[in-house]
Amino acid sequence: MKFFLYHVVMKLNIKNETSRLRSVVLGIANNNGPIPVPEACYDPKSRLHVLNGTYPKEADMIRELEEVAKVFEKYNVEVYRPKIIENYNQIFARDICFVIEDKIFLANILPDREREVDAIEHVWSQVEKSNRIRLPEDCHIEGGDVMLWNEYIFIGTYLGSDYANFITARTNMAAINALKTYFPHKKIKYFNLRKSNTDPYNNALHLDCCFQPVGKDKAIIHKNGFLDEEDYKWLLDFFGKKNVFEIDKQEMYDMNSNIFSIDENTVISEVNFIRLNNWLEELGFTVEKVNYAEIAKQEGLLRCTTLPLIRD
Ligand SMILES: NC(=O)NCCC[C@H](N)C(=O)O
Repeated sequence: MKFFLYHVVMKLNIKNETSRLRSVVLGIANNNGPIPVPEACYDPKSRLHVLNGTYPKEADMIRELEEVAKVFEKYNVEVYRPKIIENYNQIFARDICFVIEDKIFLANILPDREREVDAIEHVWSQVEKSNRIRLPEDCHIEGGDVMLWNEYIFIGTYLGSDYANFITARTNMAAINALKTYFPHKKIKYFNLRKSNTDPYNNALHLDCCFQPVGKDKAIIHKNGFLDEEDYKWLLDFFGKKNVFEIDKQEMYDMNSNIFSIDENTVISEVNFIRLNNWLEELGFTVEKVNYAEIAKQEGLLRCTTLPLIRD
């Protein structure tokens, strides 16, 4: 008798931010490690909370992530979690890999976060080898900077010659140029983002910290996140001013642009985003509200903690 071992192949599919979600990786806060010293923080908001003595507690962040897991369960979304690495921050699954169409890119992430990529090997190893891609080492790129919008790929970057001085600059031109070669049929539009290592009110850590499309044709935008006014104007023009919800500095800091879409009519949002949630509900969206204010202290929110693998 012969036995055949069938290798299960995962067929990835992501073309935009809002088509019905079927499969996702959700970050994990268990064994997240001790409170870092300020110098070990790699974003200014975490640093601020360390300095103020308000750094989030592991148990609170676990509870918040479980609220999101429950929403996914309600919508029958398949959820993967990273394997736990002891004393390591694995909350922000978004940045460690990203999917474009049927390909998964293993991000060349900040060295402080490198081990996070191996912790989801059980996910990316299910993808056919030819669709698993690692760009050359000099191509810095993180998933929070990559946003798909049908024929467009929007990418956040920092173009300054002082790029190397910013631990908050995570995606460079080398990566953008490399991506172009994989997707010649797509229009790649990149945005020069404002960076600060020390002031979270003036830092767009990733593109999803100052912008995100929702629904079919709407978008959330924070003007000051863009270093070049032309980029902000381009987005206003692209979505149409009446379709754009503009957020102020405090709302950007609270991470209002970092909600997450389950489909074109349903989003997961933070319970305290009153103005945004009202706007969405008035437009007819279903808003699934969760507590995420503790996670937000590390300069990431719902989009940052999720890595979509399959949408319709
Ligand atoms: N897409 C995102 O904006 N991710 C948030 C990452 C936060 C984390 N503290 C970092 O600095 O990498």
